[in-house]
Amino acid sequence: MKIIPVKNYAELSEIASASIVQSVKEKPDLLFCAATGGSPTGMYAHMHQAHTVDRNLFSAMRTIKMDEWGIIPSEHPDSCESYLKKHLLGPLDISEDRYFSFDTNLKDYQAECDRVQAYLDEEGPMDICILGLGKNGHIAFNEPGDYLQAPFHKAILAESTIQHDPALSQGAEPAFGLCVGMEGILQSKKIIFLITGKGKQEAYRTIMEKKITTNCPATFLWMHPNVACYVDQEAI
Ligand SMILES: O=C1O[C@H](COP(=O)(O)O)[C@@H](O)[C@H](O)[C@H]1O
Repeated sequence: MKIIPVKNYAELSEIASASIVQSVKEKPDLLFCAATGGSPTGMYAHMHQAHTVDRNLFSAMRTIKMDEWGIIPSEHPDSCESYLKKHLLGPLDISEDRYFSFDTNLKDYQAECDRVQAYLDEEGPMDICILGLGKNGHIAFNEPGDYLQAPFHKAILAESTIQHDPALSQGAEPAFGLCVGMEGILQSKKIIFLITGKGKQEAYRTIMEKKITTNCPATFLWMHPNVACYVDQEAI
């Protein structure tokens, strides 16, 4: 993992977007695993800007949804689905046939995870995987614990993850989500890891100890040969 310190969120968003634009120029139909949350929003806005300049840039890119809350319907404004429609799929004109997602409304969560995993087995590995950092060191919904899971799976969410978004406390108990597993993440050809904002300092310090532990799933990224980790000054 290469740590790339940047001044602030604006710089992080711009540099990360530029790296994706470069990759998509080299491989227009790349498979892009999209995270949600505050960390990638600015980066997606820069990608949108690039799309307004060159309408062909993202016309073949394929997108896979990284994770979804299982406790609110996908139509909910706070769902990952709604986020991606608003910040990525709509702005970049990603057509439905180039977007692959699990539908948490279907309730057969294992079948949905198996379906997305089968897609990844067939079409993968992912060319680019975007990751944010949870305050407790999680990546996607791979939460700290005794062990981590390899495939797409249903994940029980940590309290700090639920508190990240007040809408989630209105849902079912225990709160859970569906997400890509560690295998899908670590098999990605390139990972763009965004660490931004004050709430990430403790997890960032743990990562920088360079000890690989399931208590901080993000530490596994040290084992990947191509991770660009952009970290802004507030997170350090
Ligand atoms: O709970 C989550 O948090 C992380 C970080 O969120 P952010 O809003 O600080 O970017 C996110 O990357 C992850 O997918 C989600 O599970």
